[in-house]
Amino acid sequence: MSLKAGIVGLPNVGKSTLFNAVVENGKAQAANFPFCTIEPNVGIVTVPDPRLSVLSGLSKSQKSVPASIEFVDIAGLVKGASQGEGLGNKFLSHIREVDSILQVVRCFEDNDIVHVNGKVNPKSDIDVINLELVFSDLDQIEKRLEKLKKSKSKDSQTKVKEEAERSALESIQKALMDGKPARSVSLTDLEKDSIRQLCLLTMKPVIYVANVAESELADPSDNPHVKEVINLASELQSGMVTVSAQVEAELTELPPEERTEFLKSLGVDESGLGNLIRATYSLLGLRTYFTSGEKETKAWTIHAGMTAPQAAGVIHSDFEKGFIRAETVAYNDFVAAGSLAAAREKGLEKPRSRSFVAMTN
Ligand SMILES: Nc1ncnc2c1ncn2[C@@H]1O[C@H](COP(=O)(O)OP(=O)(O)OP(=O)(O)O)[C@@H](O)[C@H]1O
Ligand SMILES: [Mg+2]
Repeated sequence: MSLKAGIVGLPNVGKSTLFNAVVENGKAQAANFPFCTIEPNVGIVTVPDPRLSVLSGLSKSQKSVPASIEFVDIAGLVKGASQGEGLGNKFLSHIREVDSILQVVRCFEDNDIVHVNGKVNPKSDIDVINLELVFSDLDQIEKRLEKLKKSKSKDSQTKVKEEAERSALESIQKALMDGKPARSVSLTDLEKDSIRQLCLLTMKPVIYVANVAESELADPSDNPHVKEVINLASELQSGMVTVSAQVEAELTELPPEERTEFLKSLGVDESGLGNLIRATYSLLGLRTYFTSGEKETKAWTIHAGMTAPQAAGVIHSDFEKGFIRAETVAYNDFVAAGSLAAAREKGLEKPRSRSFVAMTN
């Protein structure tokens, strides 16, 4: 189970530059011309979490395995993409396959770097992308509704499902016509289920990534373009992070001991990538369980909303079958007690807080 975050945006805004910085050993070609990327670049990214090394230390583990997500660097989209403009429909289908969208928005001014619309303008850039996603969804919905109309299912269960799908699609269609994304429509669980296989683009959660110049990293909100992105993100009920893809790319070229010095010279404490990765992780609705033992301490990515036994079921199919009892202890309780045995003695080995250590030694 590897969840995917797609890096999306206009051509030449810094998507591949960001991808290469986020993905260790990322080798996407990044260059100053539009449509540099054609085939998607894919890379696994580990999620930084200080709890992992604490648990690893307490359990004297030989190895620790962090949680991970997959990043996909996708070709640039332009106005008319849903009608085949630019690199067209094929690239919308790459977005269809991801679970969440990181929309890179150019906020840096640099006359040497081509902007496809001739001018840095976050509102217009965000509108262009969102509109293409809306058009593509409308197209899908129309085709699907047409098919449902012709359906001759007699089976009553199938009929109920088709009815739920039709009603969900009609509500979404109405919202899209008003320029609102599918995710803004409230649906019943049955309706949600019935449209899942359509993988609507505007159903996916979005984070706007404001890509700023090196000189603006210390005080990004002084940049009016960034302010605009902040306002739009809040209007669209989406997340927002600020990074400088350029700085992150430069950091990866430096030996680790020189990175802090470089960041200090720019007036910042740390790289923006940790923040970006954590924001993406929570955007995907994930949270972490740990298994910790002498052999290894491992962070597992689990969907929020699962109960402890369900999470244990993901970790070990044996749990699911009920062969082994799922012993879970809250992270803070585990650290305070110092070991699973001590936590058990204190009667703490029950899920009590929102984060758990699922122990399997
Ligand atoms: N924050 C920044 N400041 C200055 N230059 C930047 C910044 N981010 C990216 N660039 C530059 O912008 C150019 C385009 O970058 P990149 O190839 O990553 O864009 P892209 O969005 O992947 O483009 P395409 O859609 O064509 O694949 C590169 O020359 C890169 O160095
Ligand atoms: Mg690219």
